[in-house]
Amino acid sequence: MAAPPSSPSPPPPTSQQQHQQPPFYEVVKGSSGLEKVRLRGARGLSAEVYLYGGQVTSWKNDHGEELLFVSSKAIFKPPKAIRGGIPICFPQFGTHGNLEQHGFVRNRLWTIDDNPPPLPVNPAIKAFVDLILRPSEEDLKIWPHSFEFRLRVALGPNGDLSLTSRIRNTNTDGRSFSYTFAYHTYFSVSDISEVRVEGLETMDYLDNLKGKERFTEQGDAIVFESEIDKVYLAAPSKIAIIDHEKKRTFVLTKEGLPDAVVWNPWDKKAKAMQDFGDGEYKHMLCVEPAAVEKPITLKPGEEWKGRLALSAVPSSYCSGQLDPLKVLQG
Ligand SMILES: O=P(O)(O)OC[C@H]1O[C@@H](O)[C@H](O)[C@@H](O)[C@@H]1O
Repeated sequence: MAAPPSSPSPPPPTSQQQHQQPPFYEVVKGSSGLEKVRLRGARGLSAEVYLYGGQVTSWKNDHGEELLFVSSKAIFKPPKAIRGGIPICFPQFGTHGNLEQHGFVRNRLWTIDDNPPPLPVNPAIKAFVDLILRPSEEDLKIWPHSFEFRLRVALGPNGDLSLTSRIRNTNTDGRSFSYTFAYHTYFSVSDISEVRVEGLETMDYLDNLKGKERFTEQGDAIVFESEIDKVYLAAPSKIAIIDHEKKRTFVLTKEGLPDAVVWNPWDKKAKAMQDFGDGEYKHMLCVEPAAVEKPITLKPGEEWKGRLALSAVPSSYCSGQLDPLKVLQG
């Protein structure tokens, strides 16, 4: 009798897998068979990152609640970028240049970087993954610069999620390059009309709905009654999104990213988007730490670092008023 076919032996664990030891980190098949990395923390905390786009698509708290918005109509098929989570806009934010909207790294296939250069970390963080993207020959035709883009996504023991981008100019012909950038973060909210954003009041902004004209934000916290598409300039390093109905506050902390984009397409634009449900604008808000107004320039060999840390905390709600100072100053 023929011996049963021997099953192929599993690939040896990479240095990062050994270091982290499952179950903190695993690679699984996601939508349309695209691979994603699942980070697992204590008490059911989790996050997911697609290799396609290097895009975070899930961040769950210890009640298993999804904190990021991904459209029910999101298309998980290249070349379309995934609608939701945290797409990365590089080397161009929006239409601030000649490239396709938001640049091209959000629809490229990233790889896991098993041996990243050291990055100072909190030793309590066990669940993290490092990804890397280098331009292909085709990419170099679109944007003629050689770079290494390293992304670390980390899930902290208390459920905080952080993204650290390190971009290095690897041009060998002595040329600098400049770029704009954003972490295009889609937050899940209960109802957009119950949400306000603290930290951007009195800031100057470019209004994308008015030909990028510059205005100054007046009054109190930002609330939402219609379409918004603004680039707040030189925004503070902490911004809070307060969801009254959910009694939840997202606190964003940004480093190396001076600006912050706020976007909600509202009903008309929602209907016009193929990969976005008609009524979904009510349940999402994009607040995007970014570098838009002043492009970043790197000489060959230079590296830039841009970091976003997110936490979701219960908001205290007393007689209709939250204490914004408490939220922003922690
Ligand atoms: O549909 P896209 O390319 O993902 O962009 C969505 C939105 O992204 C926002 O960041 C821009 O400010 C908007 O102008 C844009 O419409």
